[in-house]
This record gives sequence, C-alpha cells and structure tokens, in this order.
Amino acid sequence: MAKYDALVVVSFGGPERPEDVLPFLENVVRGRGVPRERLLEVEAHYQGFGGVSPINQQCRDLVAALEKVVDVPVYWGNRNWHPYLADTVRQMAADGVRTAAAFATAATSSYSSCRQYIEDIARATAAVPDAPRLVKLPHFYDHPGFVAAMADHTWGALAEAGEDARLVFTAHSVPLSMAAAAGPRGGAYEAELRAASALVAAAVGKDDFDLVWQSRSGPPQVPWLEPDVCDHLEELARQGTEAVVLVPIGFVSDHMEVKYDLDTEAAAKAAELGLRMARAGTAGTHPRFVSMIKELMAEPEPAACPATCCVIGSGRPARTPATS
Ligand SMILES: CC1=C(CCC(=O)O)c2cc3nc(cc4[nH]c(cc5[nH]c(cc1n2)c(C)c5CCC(=O)O)c(CCC(=O)O)c4C)C(CCC(=O)O)=C3C
Ligand SMILES: [Fe+2]
Repeated sequence: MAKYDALVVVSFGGPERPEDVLPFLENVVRGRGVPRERLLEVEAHYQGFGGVSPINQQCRDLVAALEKVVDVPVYWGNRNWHPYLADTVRQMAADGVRTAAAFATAATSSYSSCRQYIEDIARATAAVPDAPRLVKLPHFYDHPGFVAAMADHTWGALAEAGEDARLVFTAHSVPLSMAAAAGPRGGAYEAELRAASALVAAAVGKDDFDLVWQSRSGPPQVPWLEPDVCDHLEELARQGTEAVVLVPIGFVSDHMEVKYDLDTEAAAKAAELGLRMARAGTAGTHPRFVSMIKELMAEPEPAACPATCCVIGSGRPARTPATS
C-alpha cells in the first residue's frame, strides 16, 4: 500500500472577481493560438456570472469533503489561477510533507486532461526547495466510484426529462492532434470517454447513447472533435427526438463550461427546438466520488506515465473530422 502524508487536489483554477477574468484567460491560452475574439467572447460568459467561475468553490467543497474521509491533510492548488500549485507546494514543504498523492480533477488521457497536469506538478515541485514528492493518482474515467456518481446524477436527470429521454454525453472538444495521443493505458481521449459513457448508460439501463463535444476553442482552421452539442441537438430534433438528458461525462464539477456551454447555450438551443432537456450533475462531492479518491490513495503507488504519453503529436495521424 502506498504511503502518503498528504493529499493535494490539482485543478484548473478560475477567476473570482471581474478584474481577474481576462488575466486568467490569458494564462489559460498562453502559447496555444486561441484567437483574441474567442477570448473576448469567453470573457463575456464569465462576466455574465459576475466575473466568478464556480470552479474554485467546487474545489473548496471537494477539499472539505475529502478532509472528512482521508486521514492526512488535504491541500489544493491550480494551474491557471490562485491558489497556484507552486504556492501550495511551498506550504506543503513548510508543513513538512514528504510524499503526497496528487488528485488532478480530470478523468482521462489527453494533453489538457493529463500531460498538462503532469507538467504543472513538475514545474511546481521544481520551483520549491525541498518540495515534497507528488505522485499523480491514476485516471478514473472507468472507476466504479466515478461511474456510480455519474449514474446517480443521470437517474436524477432522467426523472426530470422522462425515462425515454435520449442520453447525450458531452466532453470538452480538443484538437484532433490532441485527441490522437494515447494515454498510459494505451487508450486515447475519445475512447476513454466512450467507455465511461457506456458504463454510465449501462448503469441506468440504456444501451444506446451519443457522445458529442462542447466548448470548442482554438483557431477555426484547426480541426477539433465534432459534432458540437448544439449541432447535435438540432440533428436529434430533426429526427423527431422529444427529450434529451445531457451528461457532462468529461468534467468533474459544475464549472463554467457546464454552467454556460450546457445550462445556458445548449439549454437555449433545446428550448428553441422544442426539445425537453435536463442536465445531469457532475461528480462534484458525490460520496462515491469522494470515497473513490480515498480508494485510489490506498492502491499501490502508480507508475509514472511514460514520457511520450498524452503528448500532442505522439499519436496516430488524426482522423478526419466527421462531416454532417
Ligand atoms: C480536455 C479539456 C478539459 C477537461 C479536463 C480538465 O478539466 O482539465 C478542460 C477543462 C476546463 N476548461 C476550462 C476553461 C477553459 N478552457 C479553455 C481552452 C481549452 N480547453 C481545452 C481542453 C479542455 N479543457 C483546450 C484544448 C483548450 C484550448 C486551449 C488549449 O489548447 O489549451 C479556455 C480558453 C477560452 C476558450 O474556451 O477558448 C477556458 C477559459 C475550465 C474552467 C472552467 C471554469 O472556469 O469554471 C475547465 C475545468
Ligand atoms: Fe478547457
């Protein structure tokens, strides 16, 4: 059994004041070729919520829930906004932490959801003298705890939209070059999300479901995973579907990509199309999700990812985008 003397939640981060929104967004897209117009559009989404991203409070809630079940101190640090991971690691060093489990709030392989967190951890520990060793816990897209939490919330949404509602799983779109890179267990982003979706669908007694994409960013000439959730709702309406349940399988809390892109944008699209729609909650602080983290800490220490996994460009040639 692995021995950790602390747990640290490593997350994306988000602004909590209107004046922090643009600097946060600039951190997110630094060097990634996202057009300025896209950035300003996304800034407006955040300002529409008072300049406050829900993600930080959700991390605080997760930390509080974890403190009740694990028997070591629980810390929290982010990639893109305060509290930055390097500051957290500095505090951990000052507190005498030597080896900590690092739980990144993303379930799958891909540069954004895995490799970039590995880089965050490496950078933060390199920046701090006598930094503790951080051991990143494994991906959990198919873990029974994650699946049970998502299935529970999917039941809730089916009760709202009607048992006959079509299950539409969503995840963050990524460039095809990013989607192609294989993760530590050989699978890639889309395959892992499809596996997770199938497990959740089976848990609620459905064998048919869709997996579509949301929150596309980047320059228009670069191909990303398609179809977009709003286009897919149009297609479903055209085919006569009356009700849908959206299940944000690619996220672990109801943060801005969920609150805006699904609850605001996709909900407006569904209303326009006359589709009955309910959105399933994310894992958040569901007790099975929280206990999953404790279970992952009790497993033997996971091997570090090979240097090539989840690296953009390391995968097979990207498939051509679906045309519809
Ligand atoms: C796979 C994936 C996840 C899931 C895994 C994980 O959770 O890590 C995720 C999560 C999130 N993405 C988030 C926010 C943003 N993502 C952006 C941009 C991008 N995301 C990408 C991918 C992902 N993103 C990519 C390939 C880009 C293009 C730039 C680049 O190549 O890196 C941008 C820039 C503006 C824009 O949207 O264009 C923002 C603001 C928030 C915080 C929400 C909040 O504040 O509540 C969260 C949790
Ligand atoms: Fe993102």
